[in-house]
Amino acid sequence: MEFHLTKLRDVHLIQLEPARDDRGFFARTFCVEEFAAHGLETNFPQHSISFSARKGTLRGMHYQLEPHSEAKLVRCTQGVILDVIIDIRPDSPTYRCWQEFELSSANRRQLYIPKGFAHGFQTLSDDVEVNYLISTPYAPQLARGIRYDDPAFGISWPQPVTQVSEKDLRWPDFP
Ligand SMILES: Cc1cn([C@H]2C[C@H](O)[C@@H](COP(=O)(O)OP(=O)(O)O[C@H]3O[C@@H](C)C(=O)[C@@H](O)[C@H]3O)O2)c(=O)[nH]c1=O
Repeated sequence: MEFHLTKLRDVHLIQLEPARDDRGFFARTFCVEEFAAHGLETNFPQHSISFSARKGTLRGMHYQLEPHSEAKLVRCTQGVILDVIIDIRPDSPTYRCWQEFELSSANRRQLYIPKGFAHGFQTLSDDVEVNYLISTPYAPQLARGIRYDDPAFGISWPQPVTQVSEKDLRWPDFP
């Protein structure tokens, strides 16, 4: 795997390194040794998947409070998404900054999101599957969110929003 730093501190965009042959290829998507060598989380007790039927679907921007904050490794295995993360670590030099990444089944990029980020995405195609490795068990009582259109951040989503959960419409303005 190739690990690329991003403009947000501690975030890595991970490119697969396929070993190709006549059949196709084989590639690692996660490796304890490689992740540890880059100082990344290696314990992911929860693996999850979401499926979104319609282009324009918006999920996010989600995070969990301590002691349940989560590191996530995100990969789009069907379709295309615009993935967006916001650094909400008050002591970070990139606090309140956000960045977007196109993840798709075609580019097979993975995004490593450390603890202390809000995460969301919009689907850019129909029938989208997103896979997660997550470092911390789900704790709904500690789940929080930032509204996708919170004026504090001004994220420009590329598509009209076709689907969004009631929960995600109700997140309060970020302080
Ligand atoms: C996130 C999550 C949800 N659920 C349940 C709660 C609810 O009944 C149903 C759907 O949950 P949500 O509406 O929160 O699903 P969704 O909006 O897809 O939530 C996801 O959004 C993206 C952006 C992330 O970063 C993920 O970590 C996760 O928060 O699944 C779990 O059982 N475990 C989980 O880890």
